[in-house]
Amino acid sequence: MSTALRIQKLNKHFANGKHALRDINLTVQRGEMVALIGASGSGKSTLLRHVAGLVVADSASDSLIEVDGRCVQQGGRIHRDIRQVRSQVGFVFQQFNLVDRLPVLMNVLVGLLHRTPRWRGWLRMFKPHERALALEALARVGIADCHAQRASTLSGGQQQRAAIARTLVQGAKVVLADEPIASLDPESSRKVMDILARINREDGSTVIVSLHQVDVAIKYCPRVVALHQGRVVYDGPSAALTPDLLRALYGVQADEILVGASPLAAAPAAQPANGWMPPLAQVA
Ligand SMILES: Nc1ncnc2c1ncn2[C@@H]1O[C@H](COP(=O)(O)OP(=O)(O)OP(=O)(O)O)[C@@H](O)[C@H]1O
Repeated sequence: MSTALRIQKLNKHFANGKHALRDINLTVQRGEMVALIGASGSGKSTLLRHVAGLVVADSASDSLIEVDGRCVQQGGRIHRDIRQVRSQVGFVFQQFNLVDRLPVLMNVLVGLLHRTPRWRGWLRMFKPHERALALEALARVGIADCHAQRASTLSGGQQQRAAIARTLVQGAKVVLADEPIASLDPESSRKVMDILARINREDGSTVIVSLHQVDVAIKYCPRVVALHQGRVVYDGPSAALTPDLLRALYGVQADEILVGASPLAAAPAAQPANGWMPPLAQVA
């Protein structure tokens, strides 16, 4: 088994002095599906954005972030080959990040820009086989019939599925999904989570998804990393995350992530790509 993500000694202070990430050490193996949970403000988005190289860690530190053995950033400096690393990392945002006025197909083709000559990208000149690839990705997420519509005309759930299709054409080995279901209804949320689980299972992609709801994390992800005030307070099997343990880890904040059984939690859980279960490791 090889390592998809390695984070060492990651600390982040924002300009306003907020210490958002505290000594994060985390390793994720290829093919894992990992949930990142924690109350609002615990650092989930900040952590994922560091992995994508969108935010830099504290300077003059020993921090290191690698994806698939390639350096994203070290000691608070983004690596000079970041474009190459980014081409391996798909990012799914809570608010979809599609270009509203462009057709869905064109939005998905954006995933190919990293391996398309710039002039072709600017002119939006994609080849027939590239369009076929995008259509295939849209079919996989169940919205091929919407390919010609403007992105703004899709429902939130459909837009999120288009955003996932974009990571499929990108050929991302690692998919980072930052609260992808936070603004969706339960049915759309289920479809989006099912698709992420399928990508993990069928393509062997590593999926790291931040979630507010612990029940959804337990249903879909064999491994959970829990953050509290910028620290990893739990890293282990989701099955071991009992309400009592969550209350011990989070105190009164546990109620924020301990939602009752949602419709998403009722269906059978998806199987992970590699069935890997990390050892239970609690960090004080
Ligand atoms: N650009 C910024 N400048 C200053 N503080 C920031 C900035 N971005 C995030 N923070 C702070 O860092 C902390 C972690 O924020 P982050 O968005 O990572 O949390 P989160 O767990 O993703 O929260 P949510 O679930 O509400 O999205 C919060 O206290 C937040 O206010």
